[in-house]
Amino acid sequence: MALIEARQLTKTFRRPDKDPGLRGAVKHLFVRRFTDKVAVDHIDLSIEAGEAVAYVGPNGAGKSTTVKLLSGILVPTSGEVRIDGLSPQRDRIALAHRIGVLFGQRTQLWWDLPVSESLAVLRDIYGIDHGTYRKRLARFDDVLELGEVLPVLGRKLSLGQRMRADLTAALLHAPPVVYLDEPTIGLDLAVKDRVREFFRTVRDEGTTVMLTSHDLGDIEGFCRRLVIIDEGRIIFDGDLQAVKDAFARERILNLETETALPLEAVRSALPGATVEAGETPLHLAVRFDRFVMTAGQAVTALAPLTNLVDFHVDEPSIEDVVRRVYSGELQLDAA
Ligand SMILES: Nc1ncnc2c1ncn2[C@@H]1O[C@H](COP(=O)(O)OP(=O)(O)OP(=O)(O)O)[C@@H](O)[C@H]1O
Repeated sequence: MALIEARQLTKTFRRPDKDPGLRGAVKHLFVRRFTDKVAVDHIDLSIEAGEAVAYVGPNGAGKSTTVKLLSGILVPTSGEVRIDGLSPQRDRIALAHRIGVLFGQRTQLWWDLPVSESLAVLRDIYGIDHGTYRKRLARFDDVLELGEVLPVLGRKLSLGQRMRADLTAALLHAPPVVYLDEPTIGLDLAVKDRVREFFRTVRDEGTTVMLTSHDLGDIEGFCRRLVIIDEGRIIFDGDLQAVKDAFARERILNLETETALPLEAVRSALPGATVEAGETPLHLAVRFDRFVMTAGQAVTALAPLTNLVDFHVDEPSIEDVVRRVYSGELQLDAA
């Protein structure tokens, strides 16, 4: 049996159907109507020990609900979950020691305690001895520069500090299974890099990681396997590199030029690329296949035409790839 096993996992939420305003609320007191929302719809998922899996999909697809079901925070409407053979609902206490969860949108730290005290409470809850605790904190400090964060009250933390502290809280007990739900949301690039490096260390130590993110950068170089969920159903489960090679080959070169360039001139300099006008005559965007040309080659080809004031290269987000999968523009056949 795989370390994480979900069979026909389903979660339906019942939502009150209220008309807007006070009148609607009063009417709802007498005539109660509800609609059912199937957030997770008969999902089968097996994750082996040591795997790092990216779990992606558009807003409202059912990612967080899946993570909550797999960690025992929510009870499934039907279907089954087994983590290391145990049920997250029935064997909650035993599994609490084996699972770490980070929700980027929510903190598990105590609002009115300094981070150091929140972590000390978790140390006692998990029964971590003082020597091990000190060693682990030193390690978190190495990668996440935790020292400056420890004396700060939960409610006074900046987002970057909060995320570093929450990561520590989620991993303090060295769980073999870790769920990371939007772990870098809102972080600046420097902190993101540090946090991503930390994920790689955790993965390399053999931890099983399921990572949910809209940011392709979190997934890139970290997860080999990609699972795409849409409207509660898994529509793809396969190799991330294969998806990237097939679909994320497009790059967008955004240029600002000193003088306005006729789009036709740019098209002739870059055959095979798609050239689009930008927000002003001095801005334009060139879409190209990164396997056909590099951004450097594109810039070099345009250099004789005008002076470039500025440029940057964008890559499609995983959300973009996923959106194009839904529109039928991209076909994935490995579900
Ligand atoms: N407690 C709840 N009560 C009612 N509906 C809910 C609840 N939690 C989630 N939902 C609904 O279930 C669906 C899936 O939500 P979920 O949060 O799992 O999506 P998600 O893929 O994590 O989205 P996002 O990327 O926006 O975080 C959504 O339609 C959401 O509105």
